[in-house]
Amino acid sequence: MSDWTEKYRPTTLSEVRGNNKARDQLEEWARTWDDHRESVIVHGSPGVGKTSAAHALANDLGWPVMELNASDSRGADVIEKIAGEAAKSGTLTGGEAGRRLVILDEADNFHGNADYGGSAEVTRVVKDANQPIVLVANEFYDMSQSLRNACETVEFRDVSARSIVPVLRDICRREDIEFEDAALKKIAESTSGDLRSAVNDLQAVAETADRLTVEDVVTSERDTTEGIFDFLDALIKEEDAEGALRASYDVDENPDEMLNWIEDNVPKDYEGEELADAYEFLSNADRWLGRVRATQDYSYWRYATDNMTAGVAASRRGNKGGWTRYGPPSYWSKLGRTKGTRNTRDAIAERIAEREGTSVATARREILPFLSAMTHHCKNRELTVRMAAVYELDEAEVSFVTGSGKDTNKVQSIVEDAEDLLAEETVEHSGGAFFDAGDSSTDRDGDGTAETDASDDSSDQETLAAATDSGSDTTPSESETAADDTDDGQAGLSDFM
Ligand SMILES: Nc1ncnc2c1ncn2[C@@H]1O[C@H](COP(=O)(O)OP(=O)(O)OP(=O)(O)O)[C@@H](O)[C@H]1O
Repeated sequence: MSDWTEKYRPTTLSEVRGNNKARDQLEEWARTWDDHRESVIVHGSPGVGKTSAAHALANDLGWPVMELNASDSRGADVIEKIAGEAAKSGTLTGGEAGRRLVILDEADNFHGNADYGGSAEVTRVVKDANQPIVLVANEFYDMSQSLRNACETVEFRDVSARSIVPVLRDICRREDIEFEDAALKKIAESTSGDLRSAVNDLQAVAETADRLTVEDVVTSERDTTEGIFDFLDALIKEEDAEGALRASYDVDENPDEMLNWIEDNVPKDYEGEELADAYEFLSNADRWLGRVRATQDYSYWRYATDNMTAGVAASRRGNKGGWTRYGPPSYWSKLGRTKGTRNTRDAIAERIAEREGTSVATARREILPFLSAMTHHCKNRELTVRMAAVYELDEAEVSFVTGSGKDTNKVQSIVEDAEDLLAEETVEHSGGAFFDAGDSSTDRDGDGTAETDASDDSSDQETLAAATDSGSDTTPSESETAADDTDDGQAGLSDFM
């Protein structure tokens, strides 16, 4: 089954939903480009249609597209070539001939790529461009001020549930899927303005049901407790440090999950320095959680909780009013944040698919989220090492799956151990797939290696199914209750390996 977000990507601007004003502004910018010759920054949250709009625009105007992104190693000279070239071929003197649309994705990320010679270089190229350039970004303020000043700006807002529902309905009709309107509404409301997630969720639910009902959607949702939303309101908007800590006592989530919720939702209301401060506390909390995992000393949980509640509340500046659409930390928002990470995700999915003998789509939609939950923040080191070995993941990829920083010692040492493991060929002998049956055991003696036994290749498919099935009810919130965090992690593992 193909990826619906690709299959139903808008091909013309009129199909870009929920951001009419931004869409019209973008079109106007393009049609008048000869008069102003400015580049445009299109910014907004992931999955709201920025990149699609740029492509649809080019399609409507019949302009060929040249697309580059910040993780591209080709560098600024490539943009220069494309955008500068036309001057020589006569475009400067007028005429539409040779006109193309340059799309620079992840424009808020160029400073991280030395190949582009830093953002000053990008700004220079953008200013002198002889072709229209669309810079796509999630974080407007992550771009340098000179770059921002040099461009026009178009803001894409989160897509309202009201605009998401018709998109989902249209897909259902074209896929010949029966549905309850309420089910579509439920999906639309739970994806917090992100249309890509909504389409992904729709496809995920549609694969398990013939007729989409509200119940299908509800049961497929991760068990989100109502309480967490009240807590987020209290933490982010209402309570002082002490009140926020007290409010957390009513939340039925373990600290790891709670941290994810807070991390994903705080940026919806905090900005600038208060956000930076809040992140500082969250990263302290993360360190304490790491210490709990390393030492099994649960008394450290208190410090983690203090940081993520009292610390975050104390970082707040001024009053926060209004209503905010808080959402669960979904796999998809974690795994598909930018095009760069999507490419990483797909590269990993391909290797998993090859190893496990499944389709890439299954690997991406089912296995990868499962692995991600099981190895979140490298919480089970042995499993993470083994996964890195079997799929030959590099630092960036381990970081992607686990959510731990790529430059951390933790991730680097995991990749090193994985390489050692591969060198010993223990993994090769295990039959090649990660989801082997048999009595492989994980490392319990703490020497960093996972001892695996050879097992029967022919069982791969079966155990994979079993593993992914179990995966759906092994969300961190269910399997990691306070008392059995590590034990459960270890015992649960051997069930899957
Ligand atoms: N406004 C929209 N109208 C119709 N479909 C949309 C819209 N926004 C997103 N989609 C769907 O989501 C997919 C992803 O959208 P797109 O890549 O354009 O988002 P984006 O805002 O550029 O996100 P990112 O910044 O993560 O790249 C599209 O292929 C399409 O299926």
